[in-house]
Amino acid sequence: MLSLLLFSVGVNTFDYLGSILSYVVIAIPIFSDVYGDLSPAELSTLVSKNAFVCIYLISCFTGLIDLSSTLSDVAGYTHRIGELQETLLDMTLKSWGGEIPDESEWDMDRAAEWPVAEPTDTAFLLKRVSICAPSSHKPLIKDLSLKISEGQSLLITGNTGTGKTSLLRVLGGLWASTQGSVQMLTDFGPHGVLFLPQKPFFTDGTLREQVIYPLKEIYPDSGSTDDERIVRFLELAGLSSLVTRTEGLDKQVDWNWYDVLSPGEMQRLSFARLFYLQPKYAVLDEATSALTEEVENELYRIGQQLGMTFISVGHRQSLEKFHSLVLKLCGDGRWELTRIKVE
Ligand SMILES: Nc1ncnc2c1ncn2[C@@H]1O[C@H](COP(=O)(O)OP(=O)(O)OP(=O)(O)O)[C@@H](O)[C@H]1O
Repeated sequence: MLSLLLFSVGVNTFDYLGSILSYVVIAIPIFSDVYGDLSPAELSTLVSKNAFVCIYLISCFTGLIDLSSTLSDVAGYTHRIGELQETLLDMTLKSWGGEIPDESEWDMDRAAEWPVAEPTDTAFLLKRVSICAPSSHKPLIKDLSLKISEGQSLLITGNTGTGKTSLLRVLGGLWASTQGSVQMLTDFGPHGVLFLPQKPFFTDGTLREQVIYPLKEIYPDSGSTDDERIVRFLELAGLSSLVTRTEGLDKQVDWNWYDVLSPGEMQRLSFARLFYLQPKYAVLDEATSALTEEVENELYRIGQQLGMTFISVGHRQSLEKFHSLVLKLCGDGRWELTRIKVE
């Protein structure tokens, strides 16, 4: 920390006071009478040229220093991507029982058809699961057994920090449980399980690419046949104006989606994506937190009509009508599971 502070002070001092150096450098030979034979006009030209060269060098040097910080950012990102690749390879190895088959043995037809798991009416099976946050012994959930099946939507509630998001991370395989077994019996992606976080993910690119993400590779052509569906789902999510704003689905926009959309619009856009992909199970981590109760109800109602089973984290009681079970996390590992009565 101290070295970073000293480095930053050094760079800034050099940036702002560096130009004075040029005068100090030229003052030495002038006062040592090295340029005694020059007229005052020639001397001032020399001083000015020297100042120009010095300032130019300082500017180049500052550019280099600035580049070095960009370079360290790139190195950081590269390192993280490398780690992600290693983890993915590790997971693939585990799922193939320690050995990846030769490329010639890949079943490409099967890979193109999502999902690959055997159809089942259960998405998650939890047996006596206990969860702690990483590098902490504080229990978030103790001894939870649960089956999440089609048509049996689950609402997870509880105070801040009781472990609602942590449970979703365990369901998604991002975190391991400390005890018990967690089985995911269906695939990620369309027709399987889709996770919608509180802060949605957007890519650079057109409006179509935001809606069809992550299927860009499967539907690479613009102007494809499902334009009507995309526009319809954007309308249902309350985003018809966005199509006008982007001048169509395929106009390359030069903005960052996170900068131009409000948090509510981002959540609506991720619901348009959810409607388009129509997974069997939608895992929603406070995915409507920036929206009003009415809008939340409407989006859930459409999701329900599209046949989705929800696993939601939410706080509003009005959400209960879209779920069959409520799992309330009470802190210190305690929980209550109740079935919602249909009126
Ligand atoms: N990556 C992490 N490393 C260590 N501890 C974490 C990490 N993520 C969360 N925690 C801790 O785990 C506990 C549960 O966090 P979690 O995000 O699951 O709570 P939550 O119930 O979803 O809260 P909120 O309602 O605020 O979203 C918190 O005490 C949090 O500080």
